[in-house]
Amino acid sequence: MSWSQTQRGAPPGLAPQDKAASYSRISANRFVPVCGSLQGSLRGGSLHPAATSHRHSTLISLLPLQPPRKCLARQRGSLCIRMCGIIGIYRHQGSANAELYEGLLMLQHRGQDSAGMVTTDWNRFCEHRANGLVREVWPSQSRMDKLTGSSGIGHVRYPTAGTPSAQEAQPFFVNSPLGIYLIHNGNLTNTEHLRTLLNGSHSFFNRHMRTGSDSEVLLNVLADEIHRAHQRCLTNPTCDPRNHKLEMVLEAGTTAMKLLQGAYSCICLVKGVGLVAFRDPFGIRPLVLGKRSSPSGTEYCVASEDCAFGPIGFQRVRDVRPGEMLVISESGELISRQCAVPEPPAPCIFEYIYLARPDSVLNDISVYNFQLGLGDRLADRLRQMDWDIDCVVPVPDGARPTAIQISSVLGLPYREGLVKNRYVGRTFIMPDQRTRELSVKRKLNAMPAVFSGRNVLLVDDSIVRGTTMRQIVDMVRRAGAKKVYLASASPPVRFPNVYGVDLPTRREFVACDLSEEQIREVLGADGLLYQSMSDMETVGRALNPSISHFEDSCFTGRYCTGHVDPSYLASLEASVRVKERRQPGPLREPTGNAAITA
Ligand SMILES: O=P(O)(O)OC[C@H]1O[C@H](OP(=O)(O)OP(=O)(O)O)[C@H](O)[C@@H]1O
Ligand SMILES: NC(=O)CC[C@H](N)C(=O)O
Ligand SMILES: [Mg+2]
Repeated sequence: MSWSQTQRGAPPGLAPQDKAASYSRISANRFVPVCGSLQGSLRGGSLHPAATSHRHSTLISLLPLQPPRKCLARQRGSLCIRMCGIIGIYRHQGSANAELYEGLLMLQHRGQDSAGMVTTDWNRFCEHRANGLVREVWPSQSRMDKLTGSSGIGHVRYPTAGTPSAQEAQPFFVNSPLGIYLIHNGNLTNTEHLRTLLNGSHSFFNRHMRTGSDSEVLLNVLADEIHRAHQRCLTNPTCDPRNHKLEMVLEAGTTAMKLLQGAYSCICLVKGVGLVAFRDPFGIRPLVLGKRSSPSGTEYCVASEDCAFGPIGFQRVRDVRPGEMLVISESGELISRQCAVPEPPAPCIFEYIYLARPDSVLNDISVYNFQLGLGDRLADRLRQMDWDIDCVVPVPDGARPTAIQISSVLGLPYREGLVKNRYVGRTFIMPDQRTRELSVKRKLNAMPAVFSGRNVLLVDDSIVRGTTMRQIVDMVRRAGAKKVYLASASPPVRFPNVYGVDLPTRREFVACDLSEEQIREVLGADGLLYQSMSDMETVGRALNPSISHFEDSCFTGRYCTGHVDPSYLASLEASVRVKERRQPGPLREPTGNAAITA
């Protein structure tokens, strides 16, 4: 495996005082950065009394959040939001639609921007995809009833490439050389190179792509490679292309994996072949196989996380192996082909810290046990600090298992001091800073009953931009805490993730170029303890000794797939600047914005 180090110097980070910048509303459409934490209440357009008296108090917009129209699904999130979730179901008979719907609900935490589904009886394919949550994309039984067929695939999206437009909601489709629908979790790092190949002499067809999505490029690479396998078959007198479709797809898996760079866990429906699932040679994003018995034979489910299996009656079999392609033929036979020599596996460590549900088992590691292990390691380090702690308080929801373990190992009371509004979703991936800050205030409320007069240890799973922690420290102090200590279950996030988690630019990270002491100061805490890299890796390796490396680039800047083109990193940086320049529009309920309706 080759490891590359990004340029540590560029792009330049912000000065400490800029990192503490929040936004003050000075007129309806104009915001200026100011130093200090945000204060104020969202209730009825009036300030919280405490806000005006606090030393850092700053007037903020008291109007409802005004997110960019395109990102509404992300703003309103009533559930967790993170990246993309995929699921495929093969049944011998009956309808797949209701089970796909249930499965997508279980994966909703991975993506909230759009959802899509295709079902088939292997003759006719029925499709629907639109912006919104799963329950908004299929608000009625009648819309679901149009998705007929016993097998199908479903996707929930959080974009990492292209735009959040409904046109880029998945599945994507090509009809040549075989009808293929594809869903993808991950992110390609050589999309532009592949696009050039597909538009140039490398491709038979000069394939035309309609969107900026890397997933559409991935699908076209696969289709192009199937076409090549078809051409090879035509020159072989013993090969009949009509009986050779399965082999062509497996061959295409092998050749496509040589071209694709980055992270990809994919599921496809291929006409004349069956349900196809494959995973990149490093196994960066998860993909799990499940099965169940039926009177007609074994039925299969493939999904991003096995938490999707329980409600629809599948049992976990195993992870799809890095570099493996699985085909469940139209008649229900399971075929496996190792398409790429697997690299040393490098599953994304952020799945265990933040992305996946704790009830999932990924790469034979229970996410919950991983988080308990992070708590064990932090507790060991906390013993060495001279902090006088009265109680341990998690930042809900992600940090609970870690905080519970710290409390139990150190024998300190565990208290739920931050009450979460369940109707506000995940904040760190929201598209602009003002929205994230207001969202934290809407989402969490500090209880004086827990904090008043106490020295508290606040535990969070990660500190990314510092938006959450900075505001929590502030609200906890206003709730009467004497000393506020912080523990992060993961090390400082310092580098962009290019494999499907939206951590796009260095300059946004609070830890970008600050020492831990400077970060503590920016966050306004009395003490700050980060998990160490070696402790975190130890936790993972103890739970699955066959994994010697995790994909941990956001902490180390080492990209497991090799050198990442600086121009690609620069393009990520530029895309974030564009996002931030967009003027917010009014907050409205989404309309669904369907792209294609069955
Ligand atoms: O430093 P920041 O940029 O604020 O990001 C870090 C925070 O974001 C995530 O929470 P989030 O609110 O997204 O989801 P959760 O409710 O599942 O913890 C994470 O759990 C941290 O709390
Ligand atoms: N988060 C993801 O896995 C995103 C998949 C794909 N890169 C997209 O942007 O649609
Ligand atoms: Mg959180």
